[in-house]
Amino acid sequence: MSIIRKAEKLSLVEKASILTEALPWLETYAGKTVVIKYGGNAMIDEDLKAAFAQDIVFMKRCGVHPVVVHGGGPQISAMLDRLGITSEFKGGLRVTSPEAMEIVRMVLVGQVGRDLVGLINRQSALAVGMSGEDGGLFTATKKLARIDGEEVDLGLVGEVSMVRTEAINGLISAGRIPVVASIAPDRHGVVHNVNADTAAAALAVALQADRMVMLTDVEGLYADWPNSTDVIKELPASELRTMLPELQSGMVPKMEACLKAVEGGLTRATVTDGRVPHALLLEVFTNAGIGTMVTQDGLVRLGSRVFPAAAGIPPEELANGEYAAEEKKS
Ligand SMILES: Nc1ncnc2c1ncn2[C@@H]1O[C@H](COP(=O)(O)OP(=O)(O)O)[C@@H](O)[C@H]1O
Ligand SMILES: CC(=O)N[C@@H](CCC(=O)OP(=O)(O)O)C(=O)O
Repeated sequence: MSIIRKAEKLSLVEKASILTEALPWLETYAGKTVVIKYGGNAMIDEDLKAAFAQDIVFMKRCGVHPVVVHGGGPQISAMLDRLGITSEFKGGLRVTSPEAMEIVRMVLVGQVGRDLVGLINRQSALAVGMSGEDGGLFTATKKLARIDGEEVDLGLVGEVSMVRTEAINGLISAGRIPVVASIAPDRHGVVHNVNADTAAAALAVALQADRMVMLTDVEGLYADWPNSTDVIKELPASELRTMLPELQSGMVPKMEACLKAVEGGLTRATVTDGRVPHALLLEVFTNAGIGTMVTQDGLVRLGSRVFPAAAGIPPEELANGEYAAEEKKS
């Protein structure tokens, strides 16, 4: 005879409540596209990467359409170092010579992208790797950085000026998981290095995705970095616009990308801690969204949910379940 002890009963209740909490989110995102930016800094160890791959397959199996855009900044830097090629960052972007561009392409497409596709396919053979060069997915135009009001030339650095969504939609229709590396040819075919946050936002807007989630190596946007680790939970677009000129290093392209995404129609874009195992599932399928959520102006957040402030529904009303009903109606 086996007996269920009190502590075990409690943990069973907890497990059941996790499942019931996930249900509305599973319903909300079924059939929707979610763009996930997986930063090179979040790819810390094999267990974390495997958990990420599991989350992506979990989402797919629940009927969500995940589209992964991956970075690989630290991996590129390591390879450039090994080859004795110097590189520096300006305004959070890598100054990219033609020589460095060859390495960027090799590492992002041939190494980081291949690893990720392999990891996902070990769980379920649904991932297909591609870059902005494949199927004409991205066209780039040269990007200049603005530093202290001055425009600075970064070499072969681009931003996405056109997206051919057919290349991705075809894969989604075929039940695949696109895994995208952020390099892109300009209209003359010259391949440019595109920051992966920038590429993810351009893709999310073009696909009219429901959400964009960025996994990185901090808990979110710190209000007073590097002096404190207080995370900004919610950031309406107008506040972010004011903050942008003050931001530093990797947060410059990341927060610019979040702003572009919500300006382009997404209701929210989130930056979250990819060092937490299964951060993606926590962010998408639980009420307790972690990290920093950038929202369109005029939206209010409740847990990881957002709703139109104009609806005038008091949050205390919403907390007792009214909001779930409202959200289903909309
Ligand atoms: N206000 C801030 N809040 C959090 N991190 C910041 C902030 N400003 C700069 N950073 C830096 O930005 C980094 C994240 O950007 P980045 O290195 O480009 O990550 P990823 O590889 O995930 O794109 C953090 O590790 C941190 O060093
Ligand atoms: C122009 C530019 O800076 N490109 C990035 C592309 C990779 C990237 O964005 O990787 P993370 O997301 O890991 O930072 C780079 O060369 O590092």
